[in-house]
Amino acid sequence: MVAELPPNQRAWLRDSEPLTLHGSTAIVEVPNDFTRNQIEGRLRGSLEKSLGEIFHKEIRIAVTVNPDLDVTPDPDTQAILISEREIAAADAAAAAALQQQNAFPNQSAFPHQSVYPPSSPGLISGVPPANTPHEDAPAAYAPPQAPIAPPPAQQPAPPAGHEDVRPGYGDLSTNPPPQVAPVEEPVPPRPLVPGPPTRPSEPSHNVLETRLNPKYTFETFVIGSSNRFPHAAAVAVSEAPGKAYNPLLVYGESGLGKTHLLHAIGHYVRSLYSGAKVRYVSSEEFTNEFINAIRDDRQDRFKRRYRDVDVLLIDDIQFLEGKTQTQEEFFHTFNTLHNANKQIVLTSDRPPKRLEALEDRLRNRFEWGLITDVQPPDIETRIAILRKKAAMERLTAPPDVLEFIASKIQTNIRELEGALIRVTAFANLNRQDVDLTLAEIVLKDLIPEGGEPEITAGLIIAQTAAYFGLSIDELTGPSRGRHLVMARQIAMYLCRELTEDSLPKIGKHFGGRDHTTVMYAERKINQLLAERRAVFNQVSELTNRVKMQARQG
Ligand SMILES: Nc1ncnc2c1ncn2[C@@H]1O[C@H](COP(=O)(O)OP(=O)(O)OP(=O)(O)O)[C@@H](O)[C@H]1O
Repeated sequence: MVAELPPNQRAWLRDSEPLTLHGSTAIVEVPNDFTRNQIEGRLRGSLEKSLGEIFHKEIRIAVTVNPDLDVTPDPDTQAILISEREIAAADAAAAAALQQQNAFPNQSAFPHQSVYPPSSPGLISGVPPANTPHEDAPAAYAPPQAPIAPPPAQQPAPPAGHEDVRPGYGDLSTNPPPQVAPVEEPVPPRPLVPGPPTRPSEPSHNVLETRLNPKYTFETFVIGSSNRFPHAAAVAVSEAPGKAYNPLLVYGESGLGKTHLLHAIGHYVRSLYSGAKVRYVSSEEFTNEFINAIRDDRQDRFKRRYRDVDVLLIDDIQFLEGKTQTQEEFFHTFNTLHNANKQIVLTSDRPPKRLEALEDRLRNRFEWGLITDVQPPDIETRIAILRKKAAMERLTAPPDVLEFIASKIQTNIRELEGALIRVTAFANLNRQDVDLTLAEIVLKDLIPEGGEPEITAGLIIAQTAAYFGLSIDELTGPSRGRHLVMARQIAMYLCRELTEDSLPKIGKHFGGRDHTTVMYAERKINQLLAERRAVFNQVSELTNRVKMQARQG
């Protein structure tokens, strides 16, 4: 296959190395951004097709930059450097050839025998990236004690949980040397500067400005088999922003830790690189801000806000679906950042392929980097998460209670944490110890027999309004009477706990309130549950009513 490529494309492959195969993602290392862009933009389709034929399954390529691979061209090679125009002409010819499906015949640059062997005994399996925890049973991220050697020249580590396949491209070694020296990437305008050595777990300064939740760090994130790969990828992009995988896209169902990982990346980057500009936003907020910018004729400010960052963390990109103008704006934001080698990290509830109402060109870009998913945690991870949560919030619960809760709530970590809070709050109010009997009583209300009925925000709002003797307009309107505010906060809390709606979406149900108001309500009610019996009873009773109503349809 390689022999049939034009010289410049051969150079791109010659200088790259297949690194790992994780599930259906093949990770390829290249020496610089230029090569990465070329492989992603021009060779990806053909390489994925060839690999798919070899492995008899769909394979995606994720390209990561390892500057150590960069080779200085020797004088002989320099002598045959061809001009940009010739490169472009060769590329056009190659593209035409690829279209005819001739560029990658059966002979492959990734021969089955030597590359990505399914279980090669001599290869290191599941090598954790630098600074990531050991492969033990679920454990929280343990930050290195020594100052972190910051990463510009550091090789982005492969996500753990896969096979190391460094031996090279097999048949490439027998190929004649490439005709073209690799073209150097342009120097990025403002490189990230390694900062003072702080521990990655330290919440960064200006968290308000970056809008990062100080509780969502790698240190508080529990690693298990369901999230080991996305966690490792998140650490890798934090250590080498714009170099490791760009974009990184993490997808998965609600409440499985995607937002937590985004925030953790933000904190870690800021602890490694002084002055790094990190911005976290949900795609709903991005949309709202964009609409407001048009309304107020402040598009320039909007553009600056999102294009002048080093790391852009965008949550829940599925909400961009169907919003043509916002997609257009985001497309340009994405391009500007990607061209400047700025890191983009995205989360979604589905893989990009299934974001059908998204423009092809955007979906296509989302597929450029590394795509990885979070799965529901296994029982050991759920127990470890509960233990960590209990320790962090100083909640006392014996191991058998934690195991019981973990066995009952299997698919959503937010619900898992909510259950722990309710059990301990109930015990606290009754001045009782937390034990199994008590946990069973509390969880009986929380988990109905025979599966979960679908609960909507509308149902919660209607039930809450009726329960407190209010009208729906009062509950969702602007009035800030004390009684009203409490009822509203309980309704918001229940929306967060019982539905999969995002914070901005819940805010919308309550007269277009900001997502931070919903966050505040959630925190406040969580706290009051343990302090005020009346609130605990109201929340429990309302939960029952809502669930009963949902079951009756
Ligand atoms: N591996 C984990 N370790 C510790 N806590 C976790 C882990 N995964 C999730 N959580 C916690 O579970 C809660 C829900 O996680 P998060 O909000 O990140 O989920 P999400 O996947 O973004 O959900 P959604 O799609 O609904 O926004 C958070 O409090 C988070 O800290």
